[in-house]
Formats: sequence, C-alpha cells, structure tokens
Amino acid sequence: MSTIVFTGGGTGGHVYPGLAVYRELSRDHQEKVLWIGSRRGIERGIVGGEGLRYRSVPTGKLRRYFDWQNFLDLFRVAAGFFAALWILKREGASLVFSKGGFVAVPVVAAARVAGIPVVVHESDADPGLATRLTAPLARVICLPYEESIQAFSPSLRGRVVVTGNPVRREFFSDSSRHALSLVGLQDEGLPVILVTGGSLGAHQLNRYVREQIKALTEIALVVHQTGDHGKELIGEIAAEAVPGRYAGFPSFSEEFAPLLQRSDLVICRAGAGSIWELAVTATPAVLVPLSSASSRGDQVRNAARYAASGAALVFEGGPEDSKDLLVMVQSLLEDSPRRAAMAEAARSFAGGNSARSIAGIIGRIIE
Ligand SMILES: CC(=O)N[C@H]1[C@@H](OP(=O)(O)OP(=O)(O)OC[C@H]2O[C@@H](n3ccc(=O)[nH]c3=O)[C@H](O)[C@@H]2O)O[C@H](CO)[C@@H](O)[C@@H]1O
Repeated sequence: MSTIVFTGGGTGGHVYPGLAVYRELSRDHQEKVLWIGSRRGIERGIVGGEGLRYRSVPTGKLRRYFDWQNFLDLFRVAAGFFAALWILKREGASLVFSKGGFVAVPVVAAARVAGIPVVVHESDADPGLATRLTAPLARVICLPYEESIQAFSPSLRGRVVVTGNPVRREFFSDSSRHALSLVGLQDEGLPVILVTGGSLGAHQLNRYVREQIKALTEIALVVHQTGDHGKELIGEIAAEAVPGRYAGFPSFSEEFAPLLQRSDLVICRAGAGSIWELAVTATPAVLVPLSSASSRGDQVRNAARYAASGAALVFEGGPEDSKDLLVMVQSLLEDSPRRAAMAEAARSFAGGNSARSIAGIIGRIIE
C-alpha cells in the first residue's frame, strides 16, 4: 500500500489545518500516512498526539535579509532534500500534501524530483515564502481567497483552487455546554471573553489582560491563553481579578473548540487558522494583528480581509493602549444586536467544509 505524505510545520498555523485534512481523508481512504516535519518543531508534538507516524528532516530558515546563518541553512535545506527523497522513495509515496512552513520546501522539491504529485495549501491571505517557492512544483495550489491568486504568475493560476482554510471537525459541532467547567469556572450568567495569542501566545495580549483584568472581570468571565512564555503571569493576573472570574493557561488542547463556541467575544491575534475557527464557531471577535513592523504583515492583511466581512473589529492600538481596547470590548459586550450581526457575518464567511474539499482533491489524485 502506498503512503500519503503530509508536510509542514513551524507554528500551529501550519499543522492544525493539515490535521483537519488528514482526518477527513482517513474517513474515506485506507492509505498509510506519514508526516515529515523538522526535528524540533512544534509539529512533532502535535502530530505525535494524533498517533500519526512522523519523520524529521533537516531544514533551514528562509530569511529575506542577510545573515551568515543563511549559508549554513542552504546546506541544511540541501540535506533536507536528500533525506526527504530517501524517505519518499522508501515509503513508496503516492502524494505529498504541503501545509507550508520552511520544512515543506525540501520535501516538496524532493517529491517533484521523484515524480510524486504535490498539493500545496496556503492559509494566509498573502501567501508565505514557502508557498511561493513550492507552488510552481505543485499539481494543485489551494488558496483561502480568490484575491490570493494575484500572488502567482498567470502560468500558475490554472492550477489554483480556492478552498478556504481547513478547520478541524470538532469546531463544527456544538460542545460549548461544558466549556467553563473544563477551565474551572462557574457559569454566573456573565458574558465570557476568551483571550488567545494563537499557537505561540502573544506578549501584547498578555500585557492588555494584566493591565485591565480588574475592569474586565467586573463585567465578564475571562479565559486567557498566555503561551508558554507568559505562564508566570497567570498567578499575578489571577490575584488582581475579581475572584472566580479568571482562568489562565499556557495553551489549550481539547478545550479550545468548546471555549470558542461558548465565548461571547474573543480577543485574539489574526493568524489565518484562528480566524477560520472563529468563523466556523460564529464567535464575534476583536483582532489584534501582529504588526507589519515585527512580521511580514500577513496578520494585518488577514485581519483586514476578515473584518471587511463584518464578523470582527480590528484593534490598531499599540502595547500601551490597553484602555482603548477595554473601551472597545465594553461597548461590544453592551451591544448584543451588534454581536448577533457579527456572528451572522462570521457564518456567511465560513462557507463549507474546506478540509473535506481538500481531502476530495487529494482522493481524486491518488485514485
Ligand atoms: C507568530 C506567527 O508566525 N503567526 C503565524 C502563525 O500563527 P499561529 O501558529 O498562531 O496560527 P493560527 O492562528 O493560524 O492557528 C492557531 C492554531 O492553534 C490552535 N491553538 C491555539 C491556542 C491554543 O491554546 N491551543 C490551540 O490549539 C488553534 O486552534 C489554531 O488551530 O501561522 C498563521 C497561519 O499561517 C499565520 O497567519 C500567523 O501569522
């Protein structure tokens, strides 16, 4: 039996959508599956937790600026290419599905050399460098939005399919009933605010919560994901909060879908995966995108694209502006018709089941 190879990694945003596709695919196909990631990437733990076979290959960071490390990384990418080629041949791989991230580059290149068909998916409105490099080698290029097609040359556009972003199945079915007990909070009839910084957490959001926790817990229950780097803050924030109204965690696993469904408002970064999960659960949100100054600006464009649908507001303040964010949150919590309209807009944005569509594309190629 041949093997379908998944690849991608670096952050949760490059792994969870891949898992969503894998789960849909395994409903209809019995092929063996292997995930190729990096040695120390976040993907190793997430994929391992799913019970999927995992192999790592060397890879290098693809920087757009000069750094001496670039030379070393070129060798790492080359080493990753040969390691991936060996794995693909030995496994008798029938298809490679790439979810992007640096590790996908040597794997997709190896697949191309071995004549194995490749399907690439990009989550961000503005495709990342790994997708731009690998798309020319792919048979099908799956993109989240019509306008993302502009990033590719006319010769590649014929291979593009607009699929939206894959979201895991648990976000589609309502499991909100026990959400609060999962994080140790009691339902007091107050609105629920979830603050989440994406798979890595966000310093800026942690600072906002630390500065405004008293005022926030006077009007709502607050559930807060700090990321690993912010876990020391949890005790300090809890001490400032109205007792019994704050729950902080470094990160969530099974609680995440129920919490999104249970929340009246989410304050979060604008990672592509987070946005589509908000859309599927129809949860009104305030997005605080990672600024263009400290990133390639993908979150700024993701946020603008989503907010244009009416499902979210974008907070453009800096790290010192927690009071302005509080005002925005207060006015949204007081305005339930507005939140209902945002939820409706989110529902229309989400559309169908993207993971299922992509699994269908993969299924047709391997058949
Ligand atoms: C800092 C950074 O580089 N961010 C990028 C990264 O974001 P990031 O890795 O945060 O990815 P997303 O926002 O796309 O997705 C976050 C994922 O983590 C999951 N989750 C989150 C918190 C938690 O406690 N538990 C949990 O399971 C969510 O359910 C979601 O599936 O990839 C995205 C998709 O390419 C990009 O748009 C972001 O710009």
